[in-house]
Amino acid sequence: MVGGGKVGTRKVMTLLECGAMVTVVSPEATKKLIELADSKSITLKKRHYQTADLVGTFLVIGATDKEELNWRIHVDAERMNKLCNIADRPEACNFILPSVVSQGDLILSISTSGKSPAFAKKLREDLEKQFGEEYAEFLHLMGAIRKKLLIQDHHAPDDHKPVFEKLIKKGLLEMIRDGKKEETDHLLVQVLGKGYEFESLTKKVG
Ligand SMILES: C[C@@]1(CC(=O)O)C2=NC(=C\c3[nH]c(c(CCC(=O)O)c3CC(=O)O)Cc3[nH]c(c(CC(=O)O)c3CCC(=O)O)/C=C3\N/C(=C\2)[C@@H](CCC(=O)O)[C@]3(C)CC(=O)O)/[C@H]1CCC(=O)O
Ligand SMILES: NC(=O)c1ccc[n+]([C@@H]2O[C@H](COP(=O)([O-])OP(=O)(O)OC[C@H]3O[C@@H](n4cnc5c(N)ncnc54)[C@H](O)[C@@H]3O)[C@@H](O)[C@H]2O)c1
Repeated sequence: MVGGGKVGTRKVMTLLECGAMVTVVSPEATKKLIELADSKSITLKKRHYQTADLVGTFLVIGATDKEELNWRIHVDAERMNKLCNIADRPEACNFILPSVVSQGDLILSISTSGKSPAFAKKLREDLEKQFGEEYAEFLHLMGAIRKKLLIQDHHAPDDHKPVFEKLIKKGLLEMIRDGKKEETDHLLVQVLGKGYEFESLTKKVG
């Protein structure tokens, strides 16, 4: 990350959420970035950018307030075959960042293809209200069922497709959302058989 201002900080937080090892090069940095450096969550080099900073990196983001410098970072990154995002110049990016909603293993990405980042943010906020915790719980359960069918019961993919469709169609998600434990177990056992109760399935994958 080149540039440790407001935008650089937001993008560093996204990188950390994705499990990246982050180095920030910037003469000035926000309080948040200094805290992250103090706790060794990132490496902070408090100096001006040099082309050699790109050596050994997988992905580069330029978010400085100097237009010429951002362009130079783009040129350097292209020359070195790096993935590169420049915050204020979509034409200098070889990828752009989406706005992301995540609820457990459910990930929804929103992009307006550069037409309106502000609207991507608004859609994220709307979708965050719509996709509550029940989606995380539901996917945890569906994953456990899938694993048990595939590994333990050696089900062929063609066989379990209608099973999953039935669970979805009969409202498993809504039952979880409404906390209807008995109805949930009844449906699971009816469609899948004994041994597929909610508690036992979710405990095993713990
Ligand atoms: C999704 C998100 C991800 C992230 O960056 O983390 C993201 N921008 C976010 C917010 C945001 N960005 C801006 C505002 C102020 C309002 C406005 O201008 O609309 C707000 C809203 C706010 O801050 O409230 C300003 C802005 N952004 C770009 C330009 C330049 C230009 O368009 O020319 C300018 C003008 C700069 C200037 O004024 O000079 C360009 C890009 N921004 C993108 C992504 C890519 C397109 C994604 C898409 O279209 O969907 C792209 C092309 C490249 C890239 O950066 O990857 C994140 C939402 C996170 C969230 O909250 O969920
Ligand atoms: N894509 C987006 O979402 C978005 C949103 C708002 C603004 N922007 C654009 O992003 C850029 C950064 O915005 P900001 O609000 O974070 O600015 P800012 O002024 O808060 O931060 C700029 C940072 O760049 C650093 N910098 C300056 N010279 C440098 C050098 N030679 N080497 C390394 N770092 C250097 C500064 O130390 C500072 O930390 C601006 O060009 C702005 O137009 C993009």
